[in-house]
Amino acid sequence: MTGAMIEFGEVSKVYGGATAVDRLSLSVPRGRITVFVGPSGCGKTTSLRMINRMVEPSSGTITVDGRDVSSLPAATLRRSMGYVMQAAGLMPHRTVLDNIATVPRLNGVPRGTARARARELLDVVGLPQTLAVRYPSQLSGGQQQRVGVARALAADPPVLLMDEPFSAVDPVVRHELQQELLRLQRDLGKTIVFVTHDIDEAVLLGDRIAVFAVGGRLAQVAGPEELLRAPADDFVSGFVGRDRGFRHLGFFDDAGLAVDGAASVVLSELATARPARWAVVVDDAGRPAGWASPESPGVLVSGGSLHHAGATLRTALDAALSSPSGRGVVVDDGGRYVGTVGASEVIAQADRRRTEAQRERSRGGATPGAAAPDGEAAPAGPTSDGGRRLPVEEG
Ligand SMILES: Nc1ncnc2c1ncn2[C@@H]1O[C@H](COP(=O)(O)OP(=O)(O)OP(=O)(O)O)[C@@H](O)[C@H]1O
Repeated sequence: MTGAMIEFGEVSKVYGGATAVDRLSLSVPRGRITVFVGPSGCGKTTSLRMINRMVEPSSGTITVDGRDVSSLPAATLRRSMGYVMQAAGLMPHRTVLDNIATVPRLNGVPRGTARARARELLDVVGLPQTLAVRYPSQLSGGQQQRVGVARALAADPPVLLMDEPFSAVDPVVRHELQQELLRLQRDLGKTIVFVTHDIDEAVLLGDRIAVFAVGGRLAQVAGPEELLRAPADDFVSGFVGRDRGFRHLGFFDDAGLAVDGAASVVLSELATARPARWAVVVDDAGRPAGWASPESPGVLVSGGSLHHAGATLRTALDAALSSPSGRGVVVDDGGRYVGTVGASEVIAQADRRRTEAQRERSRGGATPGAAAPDGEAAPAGPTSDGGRRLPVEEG
């Protein structure tokens, strides 16, 4: 079944005269990730919590799968949806396994069955079985968040509500958790509503992004590509940030980008090499190790970021701009040196792709060769609302 899973119809929430959410009308599509993003205090969490009636609306209607939530018992409704919050919210005196089994147990599932399912879920969220008997305080922040996600999945709910679930972990773990969520979404096809104040996270994860403004006003709903390309107003354009043009490059793959096969120097021969111009230094396996400069022979100069062939123009431009030679290093799937690209070629290619995309849009088609953000190749163009294509490989 397709279409909307959750519908907000003119929903408002007023706290003692102050409007937290202002006449919100919004469709949350089934089986996709919808992100609520915006600055602090603009009503994202309140809107999320009204879906499972942790907060009651002051006016308006919310339906889930066609049913008005106000007609359902709040406790039943809450158990029928997964909920993940910032600090994982695990029960400290229960083991990991018992935390994960909580909702199935409340739903009357026998302990043995609930625990067996909990063990399976450890695998689903990428945690080793050895953690099953630990208590939450014996886990890292990232592990706790994974347990939180496993717990939310335990009753196999069609809807997952996630309130800033990854904001308390460091950037590396956060990146891992984000990629895991995209993988889970591909495998399980849940309807996910995800709250964040981080526009980069919203663009990475969201098929649809709802931007909230101060006063609980919905400023724009769009796919990530459209949001970066065409913010609806000054508030949205300020919120998505100054470098949105650069980030928008993350929606074009590198098809057609000119890569030259500039000469390379083998690391073991660097000491005696006398390159006439900047040359990429490669190790015995053909992987880039840095650069050799004509001005300082024998010295290995550290390189910039690498561009993986097939990734987006954003990573190609970053590779060129971060390189000491001004040329970005391109590598294949195995990390082996392929060639180099210059910033001006990337920009020229971006211009061509943008023009093509504009032409397609004016014909009512999809963006040709569009890519998922941040280096993930995409099998197809975006949906008509600019929604994210499902990545086929993780960046
Ligand atoms: N229980 C409450 N009583 C009174 N006011 C509340 C209550 N809960 C939220 N608010 C107010 O409603 C507004 C929206 O809050 P909400 O938590 O939904 O915002 P948010 O966008 O999720 O913010 P943050 O990103 O900081 O979590 C804020 O001004 C907040 O102070």
